[in-house]
Amino acid sequence: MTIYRQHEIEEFLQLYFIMGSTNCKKDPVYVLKQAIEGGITLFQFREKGVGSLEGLKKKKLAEKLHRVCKDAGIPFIINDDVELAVELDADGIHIGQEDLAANLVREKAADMILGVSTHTIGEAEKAIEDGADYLGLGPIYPTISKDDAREVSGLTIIENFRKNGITIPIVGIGGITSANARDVIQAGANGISLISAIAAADDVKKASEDLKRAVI
Ligand SMILES: Cc1ncsc1CCOP(=O)(O)O
Ligand SMILES: C=C1C=NC(C)=NC1=N
Ligand SMILES: [Mg+2]
Repeated sequence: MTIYRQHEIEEFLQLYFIMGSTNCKKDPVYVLKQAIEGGITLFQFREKGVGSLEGLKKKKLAEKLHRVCKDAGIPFIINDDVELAVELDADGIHIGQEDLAANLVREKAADMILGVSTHTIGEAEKAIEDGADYLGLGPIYPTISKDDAREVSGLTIIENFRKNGITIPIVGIGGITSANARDVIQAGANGISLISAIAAADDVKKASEDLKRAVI
């Protein structure tokens, strides 16, 4: 990864909002627009879990949210679904250890932003070798938004990755709120990624503004 691209990715990761239709109290398009007004720097469409949309309904929502991001100049990332990301010409894709291997995704999506969830130094080194642009580390704190989340790791996972010389852009995830966001950055992450602190907020724009203030 060039140093220019690394800095660009670090900027994008500052306030990384993730959501799907099941995470929102209000209409997802409205929630995304409010979050963008509140200052998010990156968006991930993660349509997953009980009650999530599939097939054409999922694609239609993805297209609407992609349009909102395009109009606002915010990169649009799709979780898991490499085919959909390529079909919609998304700006990036995020995959976990159980998804298609990062090197195969990189072959299908040469110049996309590629994020990989990792939990060990070994997984991180493999992701970096495969061409990842950033790593998602967590869950840092207990989360209500992912029913098959690994055990809570706390901030030490970020600190350990940095101590072991992992210099790739890192975003923390899992139970992050405006109360603990600063700690995640001080532990060595370039940004925070989250679902419920924004998607489930009564005032989405204000929640996004509060989180943005906590990380810049
Ligand atoms: C996708 C994901 N990966 C680890 S925790 C998590 C969910 C984060 O959601 P929240 O920000 O609501 O805790
Ligand atoms: C599981 C995940 C971890 N990290 C990020 C950024 N997104 C995800 N979907
Ligand atoms: Mg996944």
